[in-house]
Amino acid sequence: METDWQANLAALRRRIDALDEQLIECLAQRFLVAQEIARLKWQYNMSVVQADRAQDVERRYIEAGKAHQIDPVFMARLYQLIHEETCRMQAAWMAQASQAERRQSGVRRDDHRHAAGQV
Ligand SMILES: O=C(O)C(=O)C[C@]1(C(=O)O)C=C[C@@H](O)C=C1
Repeated sequence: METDWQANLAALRRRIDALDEQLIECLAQRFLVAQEIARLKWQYNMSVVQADRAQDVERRYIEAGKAHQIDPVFMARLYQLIHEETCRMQAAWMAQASQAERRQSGVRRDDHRHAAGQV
């Protein structure tokens, strides 16, 4: 039979699981926004890593964490991990966009050659 403390523990674990789900949902949304940023970076030839901006965001994580008594070292590590994955994804998306562009311009070149009767 489940005792009171066991029922309590199970209820708390359900809350943790629900909060983790929200955390993951937030992360997924953040990565989607990062994908939109990647498109702009690609269009306007910006580098993936924007050191000043990353420093500002890290500071914001640390300050926001402090307001909730969360260890600043943990907050810095958390942001570094998220930032690293964001940059990895942005670089992959941008490489893909460049590859697609190269393929397309290749097709366009072929079309010109066809039109000129060179192929
Ligand atoms: O602000 C941007 O340019 C982003 O792409 C977001 C982000 C981040 O994940 O916080 C990612 C890469 C940059 O180095 C800085 C910040």
